[in-house]
Amino acid sequence: MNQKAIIIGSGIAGLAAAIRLSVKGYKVQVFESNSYPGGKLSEMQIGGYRFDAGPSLFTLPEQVEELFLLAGRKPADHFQYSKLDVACHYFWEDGKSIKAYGDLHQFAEEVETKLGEPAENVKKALKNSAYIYEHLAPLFMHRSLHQWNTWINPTALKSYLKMGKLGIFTTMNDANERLFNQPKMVQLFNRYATYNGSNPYQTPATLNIIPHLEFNIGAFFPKKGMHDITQSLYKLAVDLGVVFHFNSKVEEILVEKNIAKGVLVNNTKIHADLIINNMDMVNAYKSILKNQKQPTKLLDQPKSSSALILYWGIKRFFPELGLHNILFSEDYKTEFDHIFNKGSIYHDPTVYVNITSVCKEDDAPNGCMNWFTMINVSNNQGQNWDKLIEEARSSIIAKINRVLNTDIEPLIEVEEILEPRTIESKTSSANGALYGNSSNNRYAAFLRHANYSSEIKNLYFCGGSVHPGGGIPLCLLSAKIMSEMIEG
Ligand SMILES: Cc1cc2nc3c(=O)[nH]c(=O)nc-3n(C[C@H](O)[C@H](O)[C@H](O)COP(=O)(O)OP(=O)(O)OC[C@H]3O[C@@H](n4cnc5c(N)ncnc54)[C@H](O)[C@@H]3O)c2cc1C
Repeated sequence: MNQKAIIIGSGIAGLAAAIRLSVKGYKVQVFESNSYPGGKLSEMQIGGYRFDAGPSLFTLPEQVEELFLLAGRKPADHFQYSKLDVACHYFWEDGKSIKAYGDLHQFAEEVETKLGEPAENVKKALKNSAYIYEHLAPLFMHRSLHQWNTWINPTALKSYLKMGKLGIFTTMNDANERLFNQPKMVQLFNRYATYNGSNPYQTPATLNIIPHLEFNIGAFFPKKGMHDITQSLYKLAVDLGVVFHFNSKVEEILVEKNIAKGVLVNNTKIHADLIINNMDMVNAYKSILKNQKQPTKLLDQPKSSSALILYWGIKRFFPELGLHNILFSEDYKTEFDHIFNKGSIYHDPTVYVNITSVCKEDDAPNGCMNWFTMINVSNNQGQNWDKLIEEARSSIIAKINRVLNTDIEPLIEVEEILEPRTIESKTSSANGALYGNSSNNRYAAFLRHANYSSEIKNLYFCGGSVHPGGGIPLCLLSAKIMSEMIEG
């Protein structure tokens, strides 16, 4: 085949799209404005510490493996990972803490012993989560919502009949309050709304699909760190003959008579038969598609939350901490009110600490730890971030000191900060949102951009800002859905 494809952006979905189209026989070129691949899924080195810069939680690893299989490679020869025995360590200010064991029975027992929540309730909640997954994943995760054959088939019909049971008409918080007796368990399960940047007090209970991924299927860690997802897929793409152009920002998608013809990069026109956009959809319409018809309704949808991350080299070892740790706020509802309604930062935030050196010792010097310390914050609405970040840093430190009974500030050896403005400038995400549009509204899935343009022929979309949504597994699926629409 002599057909050419151009991919704009080498985020995780851009890499997956490059591999899929290359396997189909296209000659693929990727244009990336950064000097490195991976977009949000990148890494950084600060002194003796290595950090995964963005995503830290890895679920559905088979989505990565599928790309190696597709290319005729044995996945384990190129990308290794292992299942976590403990998905997360949870801490509260009253001294209570639990481990979310990967083994469901062990987790349910831990919850009953430490929090007084009947083990049966945990099992029921995860059964409910599996039920939602079984009925919704085939429709909402694996197929385009914008093609008729998605909606007219027996699987879809079965799901319509179950809509009430799938939680579409109630909020995640209300559903969790019905499932659990203990407020701490409601809080723990409400946290899953943040996995796609949503608010558990607004988002429909269908998002209770997420715990199924972490508990029933499992949470994983790549042997060489999260960044190895990017690195191994990048290497595979290069091996397949994909040509990458770094420091090459696409300035315009060239369109003639409603057909995408190529891109403009460094004042040079480059032609191709297919154009795949992996850049954030909202910013793409505002910049490289600014002369084309704008899907205003989709562009105006509220965005998901963003994050403030403090990358800290900590010169002490904390044996009570694992790979993923959550130090919960005392007032979760007020915290979310600040994130989604006030655009400010609550003085008692939920602090997430990801420490890859627990699994990968060489990520920190001996006796030290690499803390990726993150809180969820509003997306960028032009707030006074310098002031908010200064206050939030103090609140985060105070929270850690209270919960872990320590004095963390003198232990911080190196520090870098990532926040909504820099997330936007580094990866071009609209408002620095982590997951594109939020899922706070029950119709959100239908208000994401399709994986193709209905106005411009030969223009396709993949990535966290389009269907089926943000997060590594969904981004990989977006590339799959997109490539299945393309002949070859
Ligand atoms: C702090 C943080 C924590 C997260 N945690 C998790 C997690 O634990 N688990 C999880 O699954 N997900 C997580 N996510 C979300 C996940 O990282 C994203 O959903 C996913 O990586 C987005 O991939 P993407 O393919 O949409 O591309 P992006 O990563 O958004 O990359 C887009 C690429 O396009 C390039 N680009 C943009 N404009 C142009 C242009 N004009 N020309 C050329 N190139 C251009 C950018 O430079 C960038 O490289 C997190 C995200 C962040 C930021």
